[in-house]
Amino acid sequence: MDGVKPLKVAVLGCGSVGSQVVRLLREQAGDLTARVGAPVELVGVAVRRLEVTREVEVPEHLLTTDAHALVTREDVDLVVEVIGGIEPARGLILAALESGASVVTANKALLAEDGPTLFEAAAKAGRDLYYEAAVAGAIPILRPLRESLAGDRVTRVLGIVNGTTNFILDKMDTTGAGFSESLTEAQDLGYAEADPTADVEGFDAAAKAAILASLAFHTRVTASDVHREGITEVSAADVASAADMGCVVKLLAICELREGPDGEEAVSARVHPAMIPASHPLASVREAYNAVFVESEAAGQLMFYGPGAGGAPTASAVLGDLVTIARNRLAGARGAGESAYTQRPVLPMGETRTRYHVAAAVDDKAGVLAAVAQAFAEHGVSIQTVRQEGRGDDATLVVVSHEASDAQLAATVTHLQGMDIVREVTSVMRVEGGHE
Ligand SMILES: NC(=O)c1ccc[n+]([C@@H]2O[C@H](COP(=O)([O-])OP(=O)(O)OC[C@H]3O[C@@H](n4cnc5c(N)ncnc54)[C@H](O)[C@@H]3O)[C@@H](O)[C@H]2O)c1
Ligand SMILES: N[C@@H](CCO)C(=O)O
Ligand code: NA
Repeated sequence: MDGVKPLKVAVLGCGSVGSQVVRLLREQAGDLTARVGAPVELVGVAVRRLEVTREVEVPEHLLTTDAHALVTREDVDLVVEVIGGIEPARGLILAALESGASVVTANKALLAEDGPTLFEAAAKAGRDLYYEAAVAGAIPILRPLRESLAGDRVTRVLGIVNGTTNFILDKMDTTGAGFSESLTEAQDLGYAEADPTADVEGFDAAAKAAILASLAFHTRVTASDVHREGITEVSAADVASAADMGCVVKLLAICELREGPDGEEAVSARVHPAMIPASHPLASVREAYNAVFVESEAAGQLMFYGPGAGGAPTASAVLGDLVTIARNRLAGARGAGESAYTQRPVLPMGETRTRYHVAAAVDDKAGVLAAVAQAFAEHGVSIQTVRQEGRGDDATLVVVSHEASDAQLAATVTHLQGMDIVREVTSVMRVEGGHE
């Protein structure tokens, strides 16, 4: 590639992902050059501290603690942001774009909180901003939504987009263990972090849901628009109850096109545990794997599956973006920018239509079933199936509803909890991925 001007790359952050990006950039320099059509040259790596042991060897002259000076260097064409968090990542990305560099980031938290600011800055600068690694790590899902499905109409995205929680729920399902025990195992094996809040409370999945919904429905959805419930309240009884129904419990990121209260097209974006039939493709996603199930008008059902985290898998997605941007740059072109032309409203959770599975320990006597059915009817909720398990003091009624608004279903559960014949509501969970 003699005489072709090299594309100069700066990497910000040299942790789990950054160190693998640096390794791949150096080990695959020859192939990258051939694929891009110009040498891709690593010219700097911004780190917090110079004197630490790193996962990969980085030539000393490339290291700097001054990330701002690095991204605003006149010769830097591409900046990879893998520091994470809101600041200084946002300021550095904005400075990079302003000074003419294109950007690859894996930062779902920042994109979900303030994506539009970044997209507008990229558009203003006429530069690319790619972020495939931000959702489901190595799995190609954002580019398929942004490019491959750009001619179709996506109606629903159901994702298992958090590996830690999927590992925990899978353990609960296969061993019968409770949440805490399974979390400890996930921590011992290095899946869950010492502070597992972002994963188990659903913050990580909610950020990814916001990014998925924005791309799928050509609108702006931020993390604060996403209804979020984590898995800390999921009990061994819920998981057993799901198994009895031929279902498994998964933490799902759900993005749907729905009719709003005034008949307008709206978006529902939510993260919560849900029962899905064992026959659903997402049910077979085990351990810490991720998968995203997409439904669209013309293509029908698609599933994207693979490793959603880890340094090297995430770096694979970063490098894919980097090659795409480098090719664009060489061609003097820009990839597709933000597509948010629909400006659809986001439905509040109460107005979202869902289905519930409710198990309640009840008195085993005449009229109980009718009274429970009446409670559902009073809130306008139609019942799909009802069955009794056990007898006498062990009698449990298991009801699965048809779709109703989440508010109607929640009110039904509160009503049941106040009934004398209901000793205890033992399990309440939404049901997804099946047919009405
Ligand atoms: N690890 C994964 O599996 C994974 C998967 C998908 C996306 N991501 C995203 O990738 C990003 C990086 O994640 P990670 O797991 O590599 O995190 P990490 O904590 O391992 O690495 C971040 C690095 O940035 C460094 N850093 C912090 N402030 C800095 C500054 N001002 N200048 C230079 N360096 C600074 C830290 O010292 C650390 O080494 C995050 O946005 C994360 O959400 C990670
Ligand atoms: N903590 C995330 C990693 C990548 O986002 C997970 O468990 O999937
Ligand atoms: Na991805």
